[in-house]
Amino acid sequence: MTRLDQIAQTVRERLEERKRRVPIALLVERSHYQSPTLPLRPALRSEELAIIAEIKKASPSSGIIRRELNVPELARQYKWHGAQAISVLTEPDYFQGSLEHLEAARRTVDLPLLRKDFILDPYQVVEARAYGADAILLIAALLDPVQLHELYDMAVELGLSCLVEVHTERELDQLDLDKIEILGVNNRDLHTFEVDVNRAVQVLRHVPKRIVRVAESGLRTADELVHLRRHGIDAVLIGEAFMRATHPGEALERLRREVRQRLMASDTLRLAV
Ligand SMILES: O=P(O)(O)OC[C@@H](O)[C@@H](O)c1c[nH]c2ccccc12
Repeated sequence: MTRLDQIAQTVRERLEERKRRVPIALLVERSHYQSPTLPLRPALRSEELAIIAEIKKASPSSGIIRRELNVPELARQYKWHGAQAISVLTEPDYFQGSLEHLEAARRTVDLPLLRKDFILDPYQVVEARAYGADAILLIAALLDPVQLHELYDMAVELGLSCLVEVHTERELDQLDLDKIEILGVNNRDLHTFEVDVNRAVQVLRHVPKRIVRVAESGLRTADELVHLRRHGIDAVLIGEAFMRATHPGEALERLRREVRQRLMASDTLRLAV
């Protein structure tokens, strides 16, 4: 059994328990369920390389990443220092996330919020909406294409955006790209946890321009981000590099500034020749 299969199995077990405890009828009565959502796509198609900053306490590949997780404080910092969107881990067993983290971020900031979890069931889509998410992650490695498109349609109907995550060109070929607006490539193989930071460029090379392209995982340096931007990537998803910083907001701002300066310098150089 791969790491991903193992995670999926735990997620399924937890899900059955929650469905019994909190029926859908209760979820849809939560106030967030009625509030409007913020669209993710325009936030990620900004002038500069957009950053989706992640709130994540632990991960199966790294163990504990940040001991004290003050979610409102982190969300505030991310917004203040220029993140275009925030991703919140809600998976409890492997990432020590929770739906309460998502809700705490929702109460604090008006940036688009992505529920980062292993979504396999319509119940989780309703749950995401009920706890204040604006978007969900749909992982192609976890779902067959029919299932993925069903969850996608349902999410859209509830007013949620979807970030569809692939890891290989094969997974990409199985998707109906006419429908998809935001496509991410996880640089980390979820079966083995190996990271290749150039993967996103490779896999997203041929997707239509209309689709917003996101590179995910293992990103740390301005060098990497400048390279991604030059190869047509619209946004990056960064967790661990910020979560390990004493002040994640400042770490984000420093990275943004460096990327902007480097890109500007190379533009000036090009114009001068
Ligand atoms: O912390 P990193 O290496 O910067 O990665 C963030 C994000 O890409 C990663 O958390 C992630 C991407 N896809 C996922 C799917 C499930 C769980 C986690 C993820």
